[in-house]
Amino acid sequence: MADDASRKRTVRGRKIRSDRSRKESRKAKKALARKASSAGERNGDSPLSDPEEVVPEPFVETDAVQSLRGRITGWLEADQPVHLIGPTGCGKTALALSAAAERGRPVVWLNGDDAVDTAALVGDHAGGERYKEDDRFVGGVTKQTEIVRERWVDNPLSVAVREGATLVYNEFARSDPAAHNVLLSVFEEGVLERPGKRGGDRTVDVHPEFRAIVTSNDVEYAGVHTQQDALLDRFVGVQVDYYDEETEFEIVKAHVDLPDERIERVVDATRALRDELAVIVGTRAAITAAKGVAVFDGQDDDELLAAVFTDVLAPKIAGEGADDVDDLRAEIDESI
Ligand SMILES: Nc1ncnc2c1ncn2[C@@H]1O[C@H](COP(=O)(O)OP(=O)(O)OP(=O)(O)O)[C@@H](O)[C@H]1O
Repeated sequence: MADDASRKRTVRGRKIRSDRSRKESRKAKKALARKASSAGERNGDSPLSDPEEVVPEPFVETDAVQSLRGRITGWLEADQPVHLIGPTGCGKTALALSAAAERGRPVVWLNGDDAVDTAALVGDHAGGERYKEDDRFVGGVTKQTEIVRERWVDNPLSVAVREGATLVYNEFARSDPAAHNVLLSVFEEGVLERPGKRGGDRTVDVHPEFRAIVTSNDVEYAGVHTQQDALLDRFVGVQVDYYDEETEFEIVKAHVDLPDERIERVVDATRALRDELAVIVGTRAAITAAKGVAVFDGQDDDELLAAVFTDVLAPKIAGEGADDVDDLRAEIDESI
């Protein structure tokens, strides 16, 4: 009788142990799944940024800047993905980040280039991860099973879609259009497919706060990779051009410590060269030229300006030979 009771207790005891052991193993599996889906975060390279962190510094807000940003945030509020199109160095990236920050949602940043494929956008298998499971069904006997589980890592688009972030996809036209097929169902059906992912969670439902801003250089938009019409149709296009003179002045002044009259000269020269030269002279060129003017002093102003702008713009004709740089210098001399 006593033997029976003790056997029962022992059996119950074993049962409890085996439940706990199963629970622990389930817990371990869950923890592993969590770890795998946030592998990026675990490595400290989460694609999510706080909105305050992405505000460009410095960021000038004239009427022109506010009006453009208002167009972007307005379209985002209407749940439309926005495509910013404009020439190199006109301020698209700064605007996109400022508009994204304004929404107050986390921001995911992506840079387009030839290497961006679907896996780079969505996610990929990142090798196997091993863990050991202990089975202690029989007292005193421990059985260890090694389980190898494939680790899946979500890439920026999956993270942005899942977390309801604002995706800022810079130079999106530089990526292979085939990589963007997954965006169609994101915008159309609110679902992201994760090709290559096995199991029931192959798709991710798009969070209602997910929004996207993509930027393209207008030349590349037309020329590098022609993106699918079906995708471009889903965006509203906001054309960004060089700012008015006052805004450009304020931008250069915010970046470079120079007296106002010297900044004015740099901005005047920038705008004259923009009209006269075949190469693109963006606001970035104006800022770089102003930095040069601040450093190389002691020459006659026009000569200094011409020399500085030649250096700033020469990379745009690099590879075309010294004669071309001389021609560029002559054209700059003439325009300033
Ligand atoms: N509102 C602004 N306030 C302060 N700086 C600005 C502002 N807009 C643009 N800039 C500056 O002008 C330069 C060009 O801007 P930005 O990089 O955003 O241009 P872009 O059009 O994205 O260029 P690209 O086509 O080469 O990527 C940068 O140095 C940026 O900091």
